[in-house]
Amino acid sequence: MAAALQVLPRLARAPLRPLPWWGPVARLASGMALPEQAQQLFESAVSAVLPGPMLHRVLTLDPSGKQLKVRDRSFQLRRNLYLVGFGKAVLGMAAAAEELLGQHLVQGVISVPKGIRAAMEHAGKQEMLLKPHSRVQVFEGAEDNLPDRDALRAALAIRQLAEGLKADELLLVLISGGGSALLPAPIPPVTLEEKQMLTKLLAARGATIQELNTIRKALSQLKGGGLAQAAYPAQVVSLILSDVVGDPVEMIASGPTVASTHSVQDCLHILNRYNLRAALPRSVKTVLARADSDPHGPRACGHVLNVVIGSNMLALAEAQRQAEVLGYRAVVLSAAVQGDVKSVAQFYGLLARVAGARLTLPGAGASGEEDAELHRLAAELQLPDLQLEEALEALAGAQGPVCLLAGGEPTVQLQGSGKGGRNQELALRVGAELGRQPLGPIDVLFLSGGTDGQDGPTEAAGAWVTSDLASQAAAEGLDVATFLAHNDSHTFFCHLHGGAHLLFTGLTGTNVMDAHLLFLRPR
Ligand SMILES: Nc1ncnc2c1ncn2[C@@H]1O[C@H](COP(=O)(O)OP(=O)(O)OP(=O)(O)O)[C@@H](O)[C@H]1O
Ligand SMILES: O=C(O)[C@H](O)CO
Repeated sequence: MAAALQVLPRLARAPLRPLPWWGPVARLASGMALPEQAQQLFESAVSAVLPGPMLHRVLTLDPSGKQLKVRDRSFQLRRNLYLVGFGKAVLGMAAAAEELLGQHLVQGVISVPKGIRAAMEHAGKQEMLLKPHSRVQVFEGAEDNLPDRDALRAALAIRQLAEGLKADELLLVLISGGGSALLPAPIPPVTLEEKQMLTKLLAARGATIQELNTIRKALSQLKGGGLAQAAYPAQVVSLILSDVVGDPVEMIASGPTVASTHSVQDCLHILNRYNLRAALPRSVKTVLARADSDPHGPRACGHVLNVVIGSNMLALAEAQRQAEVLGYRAVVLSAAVQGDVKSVAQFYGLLARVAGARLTLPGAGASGEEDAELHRLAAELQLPDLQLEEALEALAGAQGPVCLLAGGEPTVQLQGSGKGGRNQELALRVGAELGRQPLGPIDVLFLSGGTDGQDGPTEAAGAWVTSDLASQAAAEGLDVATFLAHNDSHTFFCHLHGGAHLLFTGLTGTNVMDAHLLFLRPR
């Protein structure tokens, strides 16, 4: 795996030579095999949202080094800069920020996942680590993505730093996914244990991240604009790496620098929906009742600039660009793929069939029935930004290979006790779908990968499959249906061709959900 960990920086340094997308198949990236291309495009998606490049894109210092420009806003720097951060990707973000602005940085505190420094060191990712005499204090906590005592200590240190700031000071807030668990500061009398319990209950009953974070905001001193309020009257600039579909800043890490617009009624609806109203600790009821009579209303955030610096769409756009460089006609379908992994797999399976028919039989297209079924599945998934018509139109005009890109975060209803992750499970399910009927004279490959480099509790980032997955599996005595029934996709892929279909990047230091790549190459 050590070699694979080096791939991302190497790729970032060596851009590919442009080729026209209609170029002959034989010219595709000098004969690079399809699986290699798929992995390369996944890595290019990740490289676009690595902390260093992202921060450099959004932050500029004027030549005097005293004016910081963030998008179209300018801020005066004179050793008046403070930094706080919380989230799975924040260590690398803080390292990049200190590298860029260190001369003005007075003090910083970040809250990052337990073991992340050792993991990055082990991976040889020096650019993700703070320098030995950094002014940024690091707290590690929130094992298993649950708030704990260590994360609470970090949250209190962050609050203390924010509360000490004055009007002529600037607070840079670095936010990424996983930030909610890393910034727990329950409003008394709610205790950390009660918050842990409620978070676990809501998650186990299938609450969405929007629902979970609406409750978290109502019970927290720092979420839902609380951190911004603590930092007032200092100016606040939040740089946000989105791990939520649609990039809603009030939801990512529960929006500590965004005024919350949710009411107690919203919370009660959610708690009712999951039958938790009766089981609520008295402390939670007390805090919710108090919020209802809060005369100040939502926390004001006029002194804050919130900027989304990285997202799934940004990653997909880079992969699209690189796919075109490789000679593909590339279309981004959606950066908001959600829903049950089974429905998502059916959608991709049928899309491959419909797209394949259009590519190999121009003019004939897929059967009307398959087209209708594809649209029905798409409507069921309710993907708000889906570009299905555009993709199908592009296929109609394409004479060569096509790459369809999408991203988001499907959900897996765990039934078995096997080892896997949602990307490996999605790939395996798509492989099974592709094998249902012959696809015609076309090579099809589907890859699904988590941009953080870790899919569920496994070492792999994801996996890729081709349309002959079922026959490959059968030849090795592997029964796809049995592995799926046990949610055992990782074990399956470890066996298949000795793990050759697994995607390994190591921890990437970023996180913008998952990327799905569907390749169609007429033979
Ligand atoms: N055996 C399994 N098969 C399929 N999916 C699994 C399995 N075990 C866990 N998962 C899924 O993995 C997910 C948790 O893993 P992971 O840490 O990669 O995701 P996450 O918590 O959403 O974090 P992130 O957003 O940072 O990727 C859950 O969605 C869970 O359903
Ligand atoms: O931390 C969180 O709340 C989730 O990762 C969504 O941002």
